[in-house]
Amino acid sequence: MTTVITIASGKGGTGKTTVTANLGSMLAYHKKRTYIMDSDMGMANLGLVLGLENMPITLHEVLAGKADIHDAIYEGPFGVSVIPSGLSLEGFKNSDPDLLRGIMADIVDECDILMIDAPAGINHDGIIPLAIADEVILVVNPDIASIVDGLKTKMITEMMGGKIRGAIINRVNRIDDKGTEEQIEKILDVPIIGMIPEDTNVRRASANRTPIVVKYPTSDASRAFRRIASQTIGIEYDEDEEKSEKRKENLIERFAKALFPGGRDVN
Ligand SMILES: Nc1ncnc2c1ncn2[C@@H]1O[C@H](COP(=O)(O)OP(=O)(O)OP(=O)(O)O)[C@@H](O)[C@H]1O
Repeated sequence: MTTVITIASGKGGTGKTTVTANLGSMLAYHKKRTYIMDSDMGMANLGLVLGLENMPITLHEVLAGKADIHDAIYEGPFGVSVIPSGLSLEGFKNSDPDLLRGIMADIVDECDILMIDAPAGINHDGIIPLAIADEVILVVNPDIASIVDGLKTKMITEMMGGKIRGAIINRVNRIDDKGTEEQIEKILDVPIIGMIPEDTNVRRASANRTPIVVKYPTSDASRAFRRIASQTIGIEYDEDEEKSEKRKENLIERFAKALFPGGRDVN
């Protein structure tokens, strides 16, 4: 059976796309048939961070009734299936978000998890992904505006009969900051699924059009994503695998330095 998970926030820029791309990739890594969909028709970013920003058919064309959803699915990291949204304003104007539920029905039997990257805000387009999900995960930052908007998103979801699975606190200074975790848990009154640290590698990975869990698998944020992915599908987080990834990464780095002494990443 498919679980539809919407990644939502209320406030913009909290890290929904980052969470969708990385958690979705990790679920695919663990052999879950995972689809990730960008339902932000106006400010699409998921395709951008995965190097799929110029695809000929996107959710725009599908929601304009001009293409089949299967033609808008592209392969991403670890075999995750990505449904990007388009970048053009014309495409945005022609999209009908009310068609989303019907479109989901066409793909829902093909995957174990369908993860929807929701738009910020609580207007009509933003509410639909909350209403059609089996579970909503809130992404908040440790600041009051983000937490208050997360709370509003929770209330709207519940008003529509939706269920909140919990919240991810993104961009924390320290992931062992129990005080912050407890405070936010108390205000939101939902379980805290995990905390992701502020990590400059998130931006560097995006600039390379690759999720951080692929580009820098042993970075602090990647480890947090891996932990959350394991927890989402109920498997134990494998510290040994992490150590072996670190060894692999060091080896690759040493090879790269030996072969291309002057080469460097996009920063
Ligand atoms: N843990 C992190 N550490 C450092 N930078 C981060 C982290 N998480 C996200 N970012 C950066 O914050 C910015 C916003 O992230 P993202 O696009 O994922 O947010 P969003 O909620 O999807 O935004 P929008 O509401 O505009 O769709 C991006 O530049 C991203 O690289």
